[in-house]
Amino acid sequence: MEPTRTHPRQRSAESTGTTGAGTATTDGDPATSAEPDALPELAHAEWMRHSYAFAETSFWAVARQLPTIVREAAGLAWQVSRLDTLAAIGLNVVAGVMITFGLLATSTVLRELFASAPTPDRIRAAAPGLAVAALAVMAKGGLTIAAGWAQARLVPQINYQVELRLFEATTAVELAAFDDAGFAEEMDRARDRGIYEATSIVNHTVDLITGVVGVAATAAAVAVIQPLLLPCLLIAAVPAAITAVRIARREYLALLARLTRRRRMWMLAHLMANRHTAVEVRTYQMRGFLVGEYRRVMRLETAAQLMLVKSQTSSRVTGASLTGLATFAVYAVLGWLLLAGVVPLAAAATALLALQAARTSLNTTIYATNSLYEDALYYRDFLTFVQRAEGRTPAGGGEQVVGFERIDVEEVSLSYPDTEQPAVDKVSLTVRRGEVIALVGENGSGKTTLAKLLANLYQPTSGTIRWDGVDVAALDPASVRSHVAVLSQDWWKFPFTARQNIAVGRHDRPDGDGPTVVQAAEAASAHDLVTGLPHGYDTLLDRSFKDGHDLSGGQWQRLVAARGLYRDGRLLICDEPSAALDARAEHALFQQFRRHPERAVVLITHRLANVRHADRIYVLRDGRLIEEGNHDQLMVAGGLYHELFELQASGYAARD
Ligand SMILES: Nc1ncnc2c1ncn2[C@@H]1O[C@H](COP(=O)(O)OP(=O)(O)OP(=O)(O)O)[C@@H](O)[C@H]1O
Repeated sequence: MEPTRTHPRQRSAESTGTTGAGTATTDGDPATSAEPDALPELAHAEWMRHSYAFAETSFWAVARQLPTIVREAAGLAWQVSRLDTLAAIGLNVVAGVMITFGLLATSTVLRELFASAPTPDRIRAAAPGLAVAALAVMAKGGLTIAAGWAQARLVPQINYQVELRLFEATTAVELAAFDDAGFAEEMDRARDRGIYEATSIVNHTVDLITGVVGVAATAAAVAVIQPLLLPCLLIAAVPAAITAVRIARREYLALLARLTRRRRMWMLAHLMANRHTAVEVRTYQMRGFLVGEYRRVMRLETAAQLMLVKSQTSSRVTGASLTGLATFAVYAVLGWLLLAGVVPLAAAATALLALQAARTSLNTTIYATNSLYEDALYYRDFLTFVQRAEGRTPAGGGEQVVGFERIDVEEVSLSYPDTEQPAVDKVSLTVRRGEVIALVGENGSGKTTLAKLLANLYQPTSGTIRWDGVDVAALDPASVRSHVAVLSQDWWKFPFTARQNIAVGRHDRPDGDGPTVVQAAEAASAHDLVTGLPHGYDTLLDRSFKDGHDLSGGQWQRLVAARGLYRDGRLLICDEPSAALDARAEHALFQQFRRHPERAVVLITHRLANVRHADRIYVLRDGRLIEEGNHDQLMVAGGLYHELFELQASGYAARD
């Protein structure tokens, strides 16, 4: 019987829903060509690119790559645990030796049993061999279990190392890398598949070694018993092996061809059983539409699966017939050898046992070879990504920063990748300690981008930013950032407790050095709302966990403001910090952004009443600085600021 497996890629693809469409076709899946309305994003097969490459590579081309791949996998396992690697491989090799011993002992037993002596004498003569054979079977069983233990021990240790390396790299990489679509996609692939492939490559290597050792062990036993029987081993095993490869590839190609549909089903399933979509599904009464879509795709998928089952069965029939023919041929050869008196009966009987064992080992070897090649392609992608990410960690200079008197932005520009128009275009401005400055402008004018440059999250494409006269490029990036607090407009609901949500603003700050969590929450008008939660500051703010809670948009924004204030940075950048706040909370928050001798505040807001008292207001348009001055000066100037301010103020003016 050929082993049947669900390909691990199938599980991975379904669980992440990030697979691409298949261009590969298979006779097992006629429905594929009629794939309905595949969404364009699903047609992007990049995520599965190695699977298609693998499907087109011959088995022998794959086998030639094996030594290199095995070396890589062994190297990975070795780094993680030498003892477990040695045990997983070594114990399997010794188990193989036990197979040889067992077969040789069986041969002796049979020879004694088939001898022409009285039965009690024959049994007495066979007893030592019987004991050795039994011991060999026991030893092999024990060794295989111990090897399996070592192999299983390797998996979590590899996961630990590999995941840690990936996330250490992704959290340190410069922000600009995330604007590069290629980088983001590689990161998804490394996270979704690379981690899985790292353990898979090691597991399959151990399987391969086990299979090869099994084949070699049986071949060795047969060679000792009667070298002429070795060709029988080949005749019996090779047709079965070829069928195994064919079936594995057909199954695999069929799976690839169905991936678009499976991904679409996964997306629909996600929309129908998800807390975040539940409101819209109900308000728009989307149930009928979603279930209908799911039914339509599911019908095609079921039809394709039924076709696949049929084609698999016919492949199995062919395989079983070939194997039957091969077995018949082996019996014929054995019979001929027996009749010719070349091989004694005992040796022939042992050879049959050896053939059975060799077939199983050969199947293991072939499946491991198939899987290893593809594992290696994805694992190398993972390594390439991690190296690339490690190479994009901001290096900067080594000079430490203790604070600043002034920050000078000199002719600074920044262009995002693949965009012609710079988001910030030759901007010069100054921020002094103790000042409040404001960045004003219409949507897309470059305010956030300029704020990110000030926060040292992006490096300018041209121009220079100086902290007290020193180019930031010469300063230690971590040291610069330790002085900056950003209340970003793109904040994230961290699934932590209320306290942790505030304290992550500076998670490693010693007690007594800056405001406490409660003080920061009070300053951001968040204290009362937090104490009103079921567990106060220890309430988990994520509904997907037991006892978890959620907040309203404005309540979350208060918490985010508390996080920024808790950070207590010398440069406080507030990018639309009050968009979701009610009037009272907004007023209270802007009281916190008043002048303070120890810090500089950069305010970005469309509610211009909040920037009236800023020391300087910089007005941006299309990335360029077009106006500069305090409120009174800009109102007199009658430019864009004046226009925007008047427009807003008119909304509050009394109507006749
Ligand atoms: N990550 C990015 N990749 C490519 N382009 C971007 C990126 N972020 C912003 N942009 C573009 O840069 C320009 C400036 O965007 P920015 O977010 O700085 O504007 P903004 O003034 O803060 O706008 P808003 O008032 O809407 O917040 C816009 O044209 C925007 O489309």
